[in-house]
Amino acid sequence: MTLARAVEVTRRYGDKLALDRVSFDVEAGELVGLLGPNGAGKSTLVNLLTGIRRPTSGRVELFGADPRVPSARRELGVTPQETGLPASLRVGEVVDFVSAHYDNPLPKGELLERFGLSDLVRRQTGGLSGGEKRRVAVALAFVGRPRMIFLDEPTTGLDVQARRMLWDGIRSYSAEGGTVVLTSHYLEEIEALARRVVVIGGGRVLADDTVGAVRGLVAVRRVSLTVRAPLPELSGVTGVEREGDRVHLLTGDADQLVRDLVTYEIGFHDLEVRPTSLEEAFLALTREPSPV
Ligand SMILES: Nc1ncnc2c1ncn2[C@@H]1O[C@H](COP(=O)(O)OP(=O)(O)OP(=O)(O)O)[C@@H](O)[C@H]1O
Repeated sequence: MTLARAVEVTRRYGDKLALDRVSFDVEAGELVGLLGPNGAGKSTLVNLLTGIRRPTSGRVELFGADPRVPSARRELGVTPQETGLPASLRVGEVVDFVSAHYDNPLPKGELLERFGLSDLVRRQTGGLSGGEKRRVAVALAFVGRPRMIFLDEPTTGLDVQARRMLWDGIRSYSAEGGTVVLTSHYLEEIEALARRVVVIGGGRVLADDTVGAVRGLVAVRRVSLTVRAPLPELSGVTGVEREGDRVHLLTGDADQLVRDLVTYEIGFHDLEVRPTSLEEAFLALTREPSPV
């Protein structure tokens, strides 16, 4: 069953094309990661699917209805990128306030426990650290037992321990059949949580598959070598980084690249070939080939 859908959606802000004919479906029970560099269009897609903004053209649906209609959002939980909490209220009071809007909210203790917030229940939100505020803001999206949750960069600014606590909360919601769409710059986050990753770049969907398949799709290897002389043009190289004499080359065919280095009699040493991180893979997907 499809819970959220974008069909050939385009969104412009003045002259800026933020989304360019994007189609995207989310099925019930899925945990989907939207991955992309700054300005890729992730938040815009989330904002369209959650009814905060309207597409310039194309169609969006939430639970089969127009997300701009308030009743369509009744079973939705959202944590946008920026959130504000009433500074003078205690964490427990904020949870009570949000809970009062729902027929069957999660019990306060259970919610706070799930997100590792039990110790903060009596603290005023104005006195919380940035990371603690963020955890409260994310937890609030779960109060009404939504069928579906959108989390826009949920763990930005959190330390490792706080991030793991949030992941646990998201995982347990997902394990109970909840549907999650999250955007992230943290590749480990997508890999740790999501079964499916949608790579967005320049307002377009560049890949929509499992994390493993997306990595396989680009199959980028990082070939590092120490070399003093400038390198000739090498075919198949999609990215180059230099740190003094150390050069890192990104390529889809490391075997051929190494053969070429030998053929050109390049005096290199300390050769190292390793798989790329997902980040390097998606940069290779979004980047124009650059000359060596
Ligand atoms: N209200 C707006 N007015 C003008 N341009 C906007 C507006 N909102 C977004 N944009 C532009 O649209 C493009 C997509 O932005 P969006 O926030 O969707 O990207 P993102 O992938 O979420 O980025 P980030 O990871 O930095 O949050 C960017 O170029 C951005 O500057």
